[in-house]
Order: sequence, then C-alpha cells, then structure tokens
Amino acid sequence: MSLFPSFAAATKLMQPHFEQALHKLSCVTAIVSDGFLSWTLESANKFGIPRLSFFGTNNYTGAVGHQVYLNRLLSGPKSDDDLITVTGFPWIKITRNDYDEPLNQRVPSGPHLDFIMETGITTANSYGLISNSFYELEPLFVDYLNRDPKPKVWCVGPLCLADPPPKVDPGANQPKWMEWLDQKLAQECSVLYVAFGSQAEISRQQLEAIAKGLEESEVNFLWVVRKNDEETSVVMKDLEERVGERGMVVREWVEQMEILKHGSVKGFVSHCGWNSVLESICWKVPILAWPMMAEQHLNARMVVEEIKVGLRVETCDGSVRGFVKPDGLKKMVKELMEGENGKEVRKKVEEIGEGAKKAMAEGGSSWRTLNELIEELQRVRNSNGVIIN
Ligand SMILES: O=c1ccn([C@@H]2O[C@H](COP(=O)(O)OP(=O)(O)O[C@H]3O[C@H](CO)[C@@H](O)[C@H](O)[C@H]3O)[C@@H](O)[C@H]2O)c(=O)[nH]1
Repeated sequence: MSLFPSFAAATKLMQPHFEQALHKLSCVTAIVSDGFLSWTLESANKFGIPRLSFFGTNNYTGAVGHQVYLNRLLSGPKSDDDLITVTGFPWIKITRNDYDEPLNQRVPSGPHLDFIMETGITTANSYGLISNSFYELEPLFVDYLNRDPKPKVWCVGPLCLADPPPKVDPGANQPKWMEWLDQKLAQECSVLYVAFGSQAEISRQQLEAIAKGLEESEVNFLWVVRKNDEETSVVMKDLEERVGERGMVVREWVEQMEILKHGSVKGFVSHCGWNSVLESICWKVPILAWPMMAEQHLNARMVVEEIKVGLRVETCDGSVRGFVKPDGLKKMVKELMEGENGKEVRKKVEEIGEGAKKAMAEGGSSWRTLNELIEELQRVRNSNGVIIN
C-alpha cells in the first residue's frame, strides 16, 4: 500500500493514450471513470463529455467522511480509540482508529493526502457519481450526499446481481471446494465461509490465532487464504491435519459468489470490502465483520450498527484494530452460527437481500436510476452543451 500514491501518479502517463483513443471513438456520450483516476476529468472537459466518477464504496462512508472532514472530528480526541459523535448523524460513533493513515493524523499531510484531496476535488467537479449500492439500503446517506444538485449520486447496484453466472463446462471437474460444499449440504451441515479480500496483510501470529479459533469453534469452515508463502503453508497444513474433513483451506482464486450462493453457507467472516458485503447481502448470508484497512472499518460499523446484518469479532483490547485471540473469534463465530444475535442478523440480511433483488429487478430503484441516468445523458448530448462537468 505504500506504493499507492506513486502508482496512482504513474497512471497519469496514460492520459495522452486515453485521449488518442477517445479521439478515434465517435458518439461518446459519457465517461465512467474510476474515481481515483482524477486526470480523466481534464480529458472529459477537453472533449466536452460528462465524466461520471465510480468508487467501489458505499454512501454511508462518503457521508460520514464528509462530516468528519468538515468538522475536523479526528483532530480532537486524545486516544485513537475514544468514541467521537459524528455531527449530522449523532447516533453514529467512530474512532480515529476507524481511519487509515494519513486521515487518522491530527493534522494530515503528505503525498497520500494530496492524492485524496485531488480525488475529492475532481469528483466534486464531475457530472455525477455512480454508486454500487441501492437507495433503500442507505437512503439517509444518499439523500445527504444529494442535498447539493451536483455531483449527483446515482445508485445503480448491487452490481453483483447484474453479473452473468460463470460459464460452467459440463464436462469439467468441479473445483474441490465446490465438491466439499456439496458434501456438507448433503450431510445437512452449515458452513462458515472465511475470506479477507485481495489486499489485507495478516501477520503469522494472527493467522495462527484464526486457525485455533476456527478449530475450537467446532464449525465447518471454508477459508480462502491469499498468502502463499512457506510460513502460511505450515500453519494451514497443521490446521487441516487437526480438523480433517470439518474444514477446508483454499489457496487459489475461488468464485466467491458461487460460495455465498451455496445452500450450505450460513455465515461469512469478512474483512468488509464493499463487494463482499454486497455479495453477502444479495445471497442472504450474515457477516462476522473483521475489518482490516481502507474504509473497511466504516463498512463494518455500517454492517453491524446501521443495517444490522452482521456481528463483529472481539478484539483483545476493545480497539477496532486490536489483535483477535482464538477465543474472541470462537465466541463470535458461535454467536453468529447458533446464538440469538445470530438469528437476528440472519433475519435482517434476508429482508435486506430481498430488497437488493427488488432494486435491481425491472422497475426497481436501481433499474429506474440507471434508465434516468441514460435518458439524462442523452438529453445532455442532444442539447449540444459544451462542457458539462
Ligand atoms: O478468491 C477470491 C477472492 C475475491 N473474489 C472477489 O473479489 C472481490 C473482492 O472485493 P472486496 O470484497 O471489495 O475486497 P477487496 O478487493 O479487498 O476490496 C478493496 O476494494 C473495495 C471496493 O472498493 C473496498 O471496499 C475495500 O476496502 C478494498 O480493500 C469480491 O467481488 C469477491 O467476490 C473472488 O471472487 N475470489
């Protein structure tokens, strides 16, 4: 992650090539750009094309972040774990530890902050923002961001419901994890799915604690591990030997949605990357939140405290960044899979998952929003406006 600002700056070298490509295309009505590629606004303006910024995150994070920035909420508290009331949304409490560097500093500065500011400014100057979310999930926060007419937020998700199912070759062998899941379903066993996304770095000590926690929780589990070094292999091999058929560790890329869709999967220990949260909601699997970095801590607050589709792992010192001991995992895994709180969040995720499907179906809020956006962009094009951003 330390390379992030340099990497983002390097993408600017693509601008002339991007503009050459734009030049060759006719009838470009709009540009949908990753929000982090700020330079696409300049290209869009040169060509008189509206730019829509896309971030793979939710509106809760955007709205809370806006209040935190406006009111400089992170400059006050003494401790990184002091609860801070969010102005404008007083039922929401955050801590400085919910933010990564440089935003968690009292007076943030440096190239990473410059990059964040540039991203914010170009988004504010864009035609709109495309959001991978649906209105009914977070109406308060979408309305908050849309209190200014521009840039308007267009919620057109969850996009995972628009994905075509993966092509299955009937002659091909099923992946091992799918066979294992089918076997668990046939035995009427529930499975806990464990995955921490594509970016998190987990220490060996923490990996060992997760392994022990899963072993002691006595649930069936499928754990997707990204790290493939020797140290990790030793921990995983040892775990597999100890749990036998009860657990499966996968080291390669899996079709996460196929796992969440599977009838045996009844819980998801997740880092709360926004795609994982949405996929879990869409397939009605309650979450055990274990945020690691980026905006995941705020996503976890949203999941647990706002929309209530999940519980949270227990850290040993109460800090959101604290170490999770085997007991802190085991206790919450049991609660999610068998406890009263688990039942509550399961009920809630079923209700919200239904809402997600309705939003994406013909006539639903995301379907209507996408149509409105297309119609509006066509009107803009037909009116021959020069620079629309
Ligand atoms: O073996 C795997 C691993 C991942 N996935 C998919 O990959 C995506 C992972 O996305 P996400 O859950 O959002 O995790 P990250 O890739 O870690 O997410 C980054 O991007 C997100 C969206 O912007 C942010 O919310 C996170 O904080 C940031 O870490 C999901 O669609 C998964 O289904 C698979 O299909 N198979």
